[in-house]
Amino acid sequence: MMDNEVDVFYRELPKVELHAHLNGSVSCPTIEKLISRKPHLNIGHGMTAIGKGQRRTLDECFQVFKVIHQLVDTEEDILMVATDVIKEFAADGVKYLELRSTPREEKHTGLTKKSYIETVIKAIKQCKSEGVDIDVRFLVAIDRRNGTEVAMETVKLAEDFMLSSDGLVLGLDLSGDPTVGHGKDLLPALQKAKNCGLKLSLHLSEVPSQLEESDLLLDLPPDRIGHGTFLHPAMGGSQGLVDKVVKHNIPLELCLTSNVKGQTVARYSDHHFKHWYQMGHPSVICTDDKGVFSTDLSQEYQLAASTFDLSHEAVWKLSHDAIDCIFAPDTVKQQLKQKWIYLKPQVFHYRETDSL
Ligand SMILES: CC(C)=CCNc1ncnc2c1ncn2[C@@H]1O[C@H](COP(=O)(O)O)[C@@H](O)[C@H]1O
Ligand SMILES: [Zn+2]
Repeated sequence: MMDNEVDVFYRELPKVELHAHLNGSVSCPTIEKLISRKPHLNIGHGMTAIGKGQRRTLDECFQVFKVIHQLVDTEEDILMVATDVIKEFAADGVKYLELRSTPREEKHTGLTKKSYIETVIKAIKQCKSEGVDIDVRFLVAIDRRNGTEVAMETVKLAEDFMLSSDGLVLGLDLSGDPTVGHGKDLLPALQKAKNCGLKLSLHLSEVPSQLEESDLLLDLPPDRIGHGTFLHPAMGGSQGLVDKVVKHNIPLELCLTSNVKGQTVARYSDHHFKHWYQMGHPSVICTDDKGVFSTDLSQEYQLAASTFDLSHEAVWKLSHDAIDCIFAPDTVKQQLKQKWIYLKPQVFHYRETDSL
């Protein structure tokens, strides 16, 4: 996607993607295939992606997911979408990917939440057997709008898969429209998940009105934070919230284009990346929804670099340090670090003569 706009350095940079919603990551070519499978839905491409320079309200963004969900509602669709998304991340230089998705039940196609997760796992295994150069793991998502009971049910499902998927299912994501529902209703489910060894990545303070909820959920504490846009005092948050994040050393997953296109951040230069990065706090650049926001991870790294004036060495360190924030075990971290060491001369185009 948009190859000619991104410098080769960012394409070749090995990358770790930790915040990618499956159905938000569907590319134009895949959407075309889905539309041709379901012409009766009368869905046009303009309804599934937000182009360059365009902005939408948060509400409008969540409408986009509804349209995509209409297009992706059978096992066959999910398998195709997941396989395409994984291969696209791999083609963009992503070496380790944690995909997240909300299991949906589709009564008329016979799809259950269990078979939804099984299908994503099948796609992951299929890509692996084809030799696609990427390590993919899965986080089961809880949509906050669905409340306590569904959250509990999802935790149980995630736990079963964590025990039976050979390390592919690592944890849970809490996402969905941040203006709907309250975290306090989900706390028991999240606590239970944590107790049984599931890792937690929670969307926190994506909108300004969630300070009390964030304060509550930070006490769990989560293993990673999605966005955390309004936690920092400079963004309208508080020092108390920052102190909790720092005390527990909770990495932030930061998605520049998503926040600007969704209008929770006015300009790239206002993005909270700058506050956390300056503090030396673990900050991981991610895409959120590469399809919906018409971006990819290389582009997001380049955007961070150009906005905040980061050198190639600083960008390298940013992508390298993301390895420490993955949910897979230490052995995987070590393998990835070896890969980064091996690839560095290629990415920086060192030659034998450079050292003479
Ligand atoms: C509106 C906007 C700016 C979006 C970016 N920020 C987001 N915040 C919260 N939940 C999200 C976001 N992007 C995607 N999701 C979640 O991911 C789902 C789509 O992927 P999936 O069906 O779970 O595979 C959405 O329905 C929503 O529940
Ligand atoms: Zn997200």
